[in-house]
Amino acid sequence: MTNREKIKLIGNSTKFQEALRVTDLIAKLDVPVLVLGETGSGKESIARYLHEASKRNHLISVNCAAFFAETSESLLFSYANKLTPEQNGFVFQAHTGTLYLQEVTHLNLEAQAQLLYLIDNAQVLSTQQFKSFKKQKLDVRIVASSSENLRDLVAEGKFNADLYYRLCTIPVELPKLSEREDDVMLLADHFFKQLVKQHRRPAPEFSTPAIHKLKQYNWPGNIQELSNFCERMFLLFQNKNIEVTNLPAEIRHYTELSSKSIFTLPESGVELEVLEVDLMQQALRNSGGNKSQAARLLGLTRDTLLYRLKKYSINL
Ligand SMILES: Nc1ncnc2c1ncn2[C@@H]1O[C@H](COP(=O)(O)OP(=O)(O)OP(=O)(O)O)[C@@H](O)[C@H]1O
Repeated sequence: MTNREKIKLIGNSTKFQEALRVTDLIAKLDVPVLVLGETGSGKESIARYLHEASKRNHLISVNCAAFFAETSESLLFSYANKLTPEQNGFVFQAHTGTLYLQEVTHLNLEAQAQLLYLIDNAQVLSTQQFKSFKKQKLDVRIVASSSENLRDLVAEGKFNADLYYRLCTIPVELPKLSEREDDVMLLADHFFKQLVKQHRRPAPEFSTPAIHKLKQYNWPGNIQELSNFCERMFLLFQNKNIEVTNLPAEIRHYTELSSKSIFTLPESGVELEVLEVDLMQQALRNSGGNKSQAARLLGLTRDTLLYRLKKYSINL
């Protein structure tokens, strides 16, 4: 894949900005990169961003799940070769290509070992500008991605430990969209703007309760799911208001409490009354004894707090 269109990465949330900061730091270095994140969280977009920031000419994106055991080694090298064009046996550009390996854990162990070899050779090349020998002609920067926990796979013997350490010198860890609540509407707005451009029609608008639902939803498919959702809403509700009733059932019926607990119940359980007393005492302490303020901290009215303090004989 050769891609010349500039990529725009949207997001202000702290975790995403941190991932972007790391990406910017390593973009111009010629080190291999490992991008970690759930499905649809933007791993390939980061690979494209890294590629654009480099001096390399071509980007090839390969899904490792499509590699078959017997062909994976040769395929890996044929992709690397494609990125390193030669003229009369000479590599004519010192920095030529980026090879993006999507879901690198899907490579079998032999191909993983070959990838390690390829990375080491690419490193040698990047420090020596003109290479005339065929066996040294690979000049490729590897960007690999994974949505799995590589450390666990290494422990289980399913992923080459040397390759793991080689790849994850500086990993880029992308947050889930559910950890980027404030970015949901920024991204939705971005997708609507793209759709307006593409279809030359006005975008719909979300009502405030609908926005609340979108922010609450856990987006298991991350940004890809949000992008698909925006396209669906755009096509169905052009120039209209989108209310909660118009949202797909999985978003409409999602309740935050079902998946994200405010408080994790210890295995040994709790005594609810002891917990309640403790929380009331903390609220009173934090508000310097001010009962109205303490009640606000607990989401209660002052009268309800006074009633409960009396019930538990807590000295006022
Ligand atoms: N920060 C971002 N700003 C705007 N669009 C984004 C951003 N991140 C990802 N996208 C868009 O979201 C979609 C999914 O992103 P991408 O393909 O990069 O995710 P991925 O993690 O590589 O997915 P997969 O796990 O399926 O390989 C794409 O359409 C991409 O353009």
